[in-house]
Amino acid sequence: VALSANGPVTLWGRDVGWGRINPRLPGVALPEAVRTGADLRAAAAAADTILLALPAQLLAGFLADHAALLDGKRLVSTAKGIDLTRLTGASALLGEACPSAAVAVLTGPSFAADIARGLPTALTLACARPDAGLALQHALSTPVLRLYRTTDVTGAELGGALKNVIAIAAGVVIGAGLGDSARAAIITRGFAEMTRLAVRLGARPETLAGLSGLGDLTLTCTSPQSRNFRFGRALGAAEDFDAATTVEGAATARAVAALSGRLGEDMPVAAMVARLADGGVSVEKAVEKLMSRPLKEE
Ligand SMILES: NC(=O)C1=CN([C@@H]2O[C@H](COP(=O)(O)OP(=O)(O)OC[C@H]3O[C@@H](n4cnc5c(N)ncnc54)[C@H](OP(=O)(O)O)[C@@H]3O)[C@@H](O)[C@H]2O)C=CC1
Ligand SMILES: O=C(CO)COP(=O)(O)O
Repeated sequence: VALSANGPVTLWGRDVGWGRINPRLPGVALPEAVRTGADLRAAAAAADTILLALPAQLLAGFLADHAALLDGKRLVSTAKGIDLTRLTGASALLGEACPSAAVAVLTGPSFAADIARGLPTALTLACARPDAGLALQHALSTPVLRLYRTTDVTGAELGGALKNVIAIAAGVVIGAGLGDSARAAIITRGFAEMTRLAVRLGARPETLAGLSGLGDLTLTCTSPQSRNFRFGRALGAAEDFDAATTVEGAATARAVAALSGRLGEDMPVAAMVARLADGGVSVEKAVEKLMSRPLKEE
């Protein structure tokens, strides 16, 4: 919807039978410039830039079926997660499946519903190739969608993935009635964890302090629009949660636990989110464990 401000857009999905208004985005009609119902092969062949809006755990499966149609294009992933099987982000999956493509990541604080309504939004466009990054920044910015550019793909995609884990923790805090002060503590210590792991994996710390890290962390930990926050809030309140809802932070917490073990990096909040999401620890026990860790310098 947003990109159609710049020209025609083809929207492909397994099911676009809903017509011009997607029930998941009520009140937003697709503009004339958005064409749906296209054949993926023909649409991909005609495009030079393709955005892939798939959850992190489903991207590899999609690429297994369709990578040949995408190679050689400018590919932009919106996924915010770490693939649990390979312990990598979307850019590595894309780079491996489509070696001739220019791979980029579009990430930052942005609920789909806000963007579709035309509300002002700022995001990070990360691409290791400066020429392709610059071209994409200009092609994908609109008067209300402002993209900042970076070559730090690792930092941008880890910021987007890891903030979902911390958002679950923030939701647990609120759901369990532990208060706003405890949430601020979880956000801050969670941000320290995010930065530590990302830098260890090659990210630049300033990327984590930008829109794709701190920016999205702030949004996701404070808004009930976030599915990760709502999932955590349900966990904290011992309420049911719709299992069909995409909650990237749950699988990513498990991936972080595996990565932190491999790297010998302490990630206490993420480790606790992984155990909470799997039902391996009660909220009371999780809080007690986090609060009783050895006292240390900030
Ligand atoms: N929603 C948001 O506000 C934002 C989401 N993101 C990130 O973008 C990614 C996608 O999120 P979102 O769109 O909300 O996720 P949803 O779960 O809402 O939608 C996922 C979409 O992927 C499609 N899909 C899954 N597997 C395949 C496949 N093999 N072939 C074709 N289509 C497939 C699904 O199709 P079907 O309906 O047919 O199952 C569905 O349309 C996530 O990583 C998320 O964190 C980033 C910023 C904002
Ligand atoms: O990434 C998002 C906002 O930037 C969307 O967050 P949720 O997946 O938690 O809804």
